[in-house]
Amino acid sequence: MISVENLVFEYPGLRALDEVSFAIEQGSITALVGPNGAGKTTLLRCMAALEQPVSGNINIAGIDVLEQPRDCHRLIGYLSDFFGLYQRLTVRQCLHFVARAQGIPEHDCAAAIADVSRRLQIEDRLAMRPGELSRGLRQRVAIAQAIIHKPRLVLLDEPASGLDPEARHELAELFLDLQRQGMTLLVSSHILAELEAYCTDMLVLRQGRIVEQVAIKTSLQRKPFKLLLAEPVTRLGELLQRVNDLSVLKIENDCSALVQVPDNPRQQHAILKALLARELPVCEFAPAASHLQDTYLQTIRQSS
Ligand SMILES: Nc1ncnc2c1ncn2[C@@H]1O[C@H](COP(=O)(O)OP(=O)(O)OP(=O)(O)O)[C@@H](O)[C@H]1O
Repeated sequence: MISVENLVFEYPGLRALDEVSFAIEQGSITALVGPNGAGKTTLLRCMAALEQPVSGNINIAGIDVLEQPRDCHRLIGYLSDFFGLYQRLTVRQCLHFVARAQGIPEHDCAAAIADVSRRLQIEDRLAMRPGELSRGLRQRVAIAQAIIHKPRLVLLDEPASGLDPEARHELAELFLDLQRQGMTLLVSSHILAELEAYCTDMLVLRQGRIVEQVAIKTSLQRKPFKLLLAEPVTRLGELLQRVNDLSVLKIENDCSALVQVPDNPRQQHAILKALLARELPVCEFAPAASHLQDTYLQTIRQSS
């Protein structure tokens, strides 16, 4: 659905994106991660047709972003890291303004505002001004502005920064809801543990280059589990491959492996029984704390 090819972007004296290429599937939620200054914001701004790259191609659902930036704005919802809201307008007026700017006809605006404010749970705040809202609620209004025109692709730059744990959890639920409605999301963030709750893929950017693109969840019905043994077992990988419903993501050493199991307690119990029946000295079999964080740190270390 989205392809970026050989994208090069330069600030005066600095190449911020260097031959960046990747593809994103429709309906996925991709985490865009990388150290400070890696080029995440620059990449999102190029994809939102807000910056003009030196060279390269960006294609979103058949639209060439660099050739047809206006057409692409209709396809995209963009939340910038420093989202701005008009302080003098009420929330309803902010949403109305953006709806009209996105080409929603006047007679459809009220329904679009009602729909998006219900989804973002800000119906009771429509008469308030942004300055009267908490940071979490302002964030919701900004996201409502980004998706009011039902874009195919939503680009979010650090959407969870400054939110408390409960608001971040609600944000994760919202992203899954948007995905269920058919939207594709690209989310930049430093909060890896939370990205794991909803991301299907991860794109790692470092010094303006893509250093890794990995599938985090091949299926929402499967979960990464950590298996730890009390003693080393030779040919652990071979043994695990024979266990029904279990797939091996990574053998870390003779005592430990990262596996994938169905997201269903009964099936997980059956797998544990099967492991014990094979006399494996299991001392831990539990959801992996942060598969995404491990993968990210490994990638960044390997690429430095
Ligand atoms: N307006 C600008 N003028 C010059 N250089 C810039 C400008 N904006 C960003 N840069 C530089 O481009 C590089 C990429 O910046 P960018 O903001 O895209 O990174 P980032 O991955 O989003 O960083 P962070 O995680 O800190 O938000 C950095 O070296 C940054 O200093």
